[in-house]
Amino acid sequence: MQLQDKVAVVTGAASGLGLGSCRALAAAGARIVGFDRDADRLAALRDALGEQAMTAVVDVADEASVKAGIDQAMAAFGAVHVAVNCAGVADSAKTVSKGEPFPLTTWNKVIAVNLTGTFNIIRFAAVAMMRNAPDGDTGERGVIINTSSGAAWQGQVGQAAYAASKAGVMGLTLPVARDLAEHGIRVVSIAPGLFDTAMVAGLPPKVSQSIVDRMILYPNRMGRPDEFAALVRHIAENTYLNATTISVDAGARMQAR
Ligand SMILES: NC(=O)C1=CN([C@@H]2O[C@H](COP(=O)(O)OP(=O)(O)OC[C@H]3O[C@@H](n4cnc5c(N)ncnc54)[C@H](O)[C@@H]3O)[C@@H](O)[C@H]2O)C=CC1
Ligand SMILES: C[C@]12CCC(=O)C=C1CC[C@@H]1[C@@H]2C(=O)C[C@@]2(C)[C@H]1CC[C@]2(O)C(=O)C=O
Repeated sequence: MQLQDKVAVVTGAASGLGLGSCRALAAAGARIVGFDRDADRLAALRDALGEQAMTAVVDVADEASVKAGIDQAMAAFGAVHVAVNCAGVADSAKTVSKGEPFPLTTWNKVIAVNLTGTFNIIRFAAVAMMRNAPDGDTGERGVIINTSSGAAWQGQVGQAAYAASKAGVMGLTLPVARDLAEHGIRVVSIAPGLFDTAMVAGLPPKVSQSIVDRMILYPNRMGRPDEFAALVRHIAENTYLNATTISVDAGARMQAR
């Protein structure tokens, strides 16, 4: 899809990989609709991108909030061509800790934001995309890009909920792509390795440094949001990519424990 003047909805737009995606898609000429829970940081994004962007405070886990956000995007820009799911949380706990079972409140929150939130955006964005005229050359009406994680394959200690949510994102990619193919809508997920964002800044520096030193093949550093965003842009532009999950992780391979 040629991105010039197309409309891209990006969740988690106020920070990290979502913010990087907004910048890359805007640089390619797309109009940006940024969704996040964080109103202050959304305002900074809108100021940075100017009239090329609108933002809305949206909780991806909440059906009414997502519907209202997509309605606002349609009212402002008249269409949705690209949807990028980056909103996510990484609350962790061991399955049993100090004799107590994993708190279900934590489990439900992580699944609600990372998995149900992703599917909420997919289904409302797809309805909007179906209204687009098919591209004259390709028949394409839209593209949906989701964020899974290397944790879908190799979740770490404490990441049962996070890994399950990200495996869920990977798992829905093919059936949703099958559902939407007849409408000219592609669905691709990305499984990032360790990227330098607020989510990772929450880890003790010793832990993130040890992942970099021992488990990342080459280059021996965290990824940058612009490196994730370059892949988002490529997926949007390359009509032959569909129904798959692509890793961008510098060959990260985790040890057993
Ligand atoms: N940073 C990393 O190393 C990796 C990140 N990921 C995934 O990439 C995605 C983006 O993460 P980062 O940019 O690193 O994190 P981040 O913490 O910098 O950004 C996440 C954004 O999502 C927003 N958000 C959280 N819950 C929300 C909700 N219910 N509704 C709307 N917005 C919400 C936050 O306000 C924040 O702006 C997440 O899905 C994360 O799981 C996956 C693998 C590795
Ligand atoms: C970013 C993650 C998940 C959230 C968290 O609390 C801590 C993290 C730091 C280590 C990351 C986590 C993740 O999403 C999976 C990876 C990136 C992990 C380091 C390696 C990782 O397991 C991976 O890429 C595996 O292939």
